[in-house]
Amino acid sequence: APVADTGLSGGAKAPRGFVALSDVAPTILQEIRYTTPHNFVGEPIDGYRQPMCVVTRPTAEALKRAQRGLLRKGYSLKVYDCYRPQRAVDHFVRWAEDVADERMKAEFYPQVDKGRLFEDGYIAEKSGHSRGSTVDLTLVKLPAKPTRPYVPGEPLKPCYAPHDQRFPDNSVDMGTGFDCFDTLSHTDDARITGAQRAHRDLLRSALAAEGFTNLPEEWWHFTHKPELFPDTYFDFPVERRSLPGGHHH
Ligand SMILES: C[C@@H](N)C(=O)N[C@H](C)C(=O)O
Ligand SMILES: [Zn+2]
Repeated sequence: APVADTGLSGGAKAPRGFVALSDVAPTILQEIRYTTPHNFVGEPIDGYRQPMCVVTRPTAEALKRAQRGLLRKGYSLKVYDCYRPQRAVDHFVRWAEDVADERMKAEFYPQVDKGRLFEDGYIAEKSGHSRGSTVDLTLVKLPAKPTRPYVPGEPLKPCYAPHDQRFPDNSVDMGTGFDCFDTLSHTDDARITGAQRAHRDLLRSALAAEGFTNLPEEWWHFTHKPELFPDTYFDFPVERRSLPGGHHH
């Protein structure tokens, strides 16, 4: 049942109810982008101390059920972001205020003014991710191909370029890359047809069957309903020791 709590929780530890996704659904692939410089800011984001997916237990269990059905079809889920501390969102806001910093524009928002990213719905100042039941994810066709790391300073390709010309990702072709802030990422954009449309619809239907709703601006962003913590914006860091029982000696 939802927990009656409001506002920002400044606690350094997660309450009971948060888990490591890998403990519940170990076959779900993880590529946690905000731990790395390969994201729209271009540097690791505050509060991401370990590359791991932390979510509420009902969300993890629902992802596990979706994964079971997808594996039978030859696909795996891959998460890019899960629980997001408020300090990470604050980092996004500070970055947005520095209009001169466009180091990642050529990949992540070539056609959108960075001053419009919040009003256009691509980034939120209070994000559902901080409530622990929202995830950013894609599909990978199995067997998963290896990936290579992004090298800071490497030439950037637009995230809506043809799949084989974008930054290499072992995901299926969704028409754009993750965190591609562009109307082409709108889930129902009419320019998305054929295999790209089939992939978006497969991801959305597999997750909808387990209680997830999609954000219309972003094919990769889903919230599990009902939310365990519908009103609380957490700020504990993403690391194993934040979790209940996660501080082993
Ligand atoms: C920043 C992007 N990955 C995202 O999650 N956007 C939504 C709107 C959010 O910030 O909650
Ligand atoms: Zn998201």
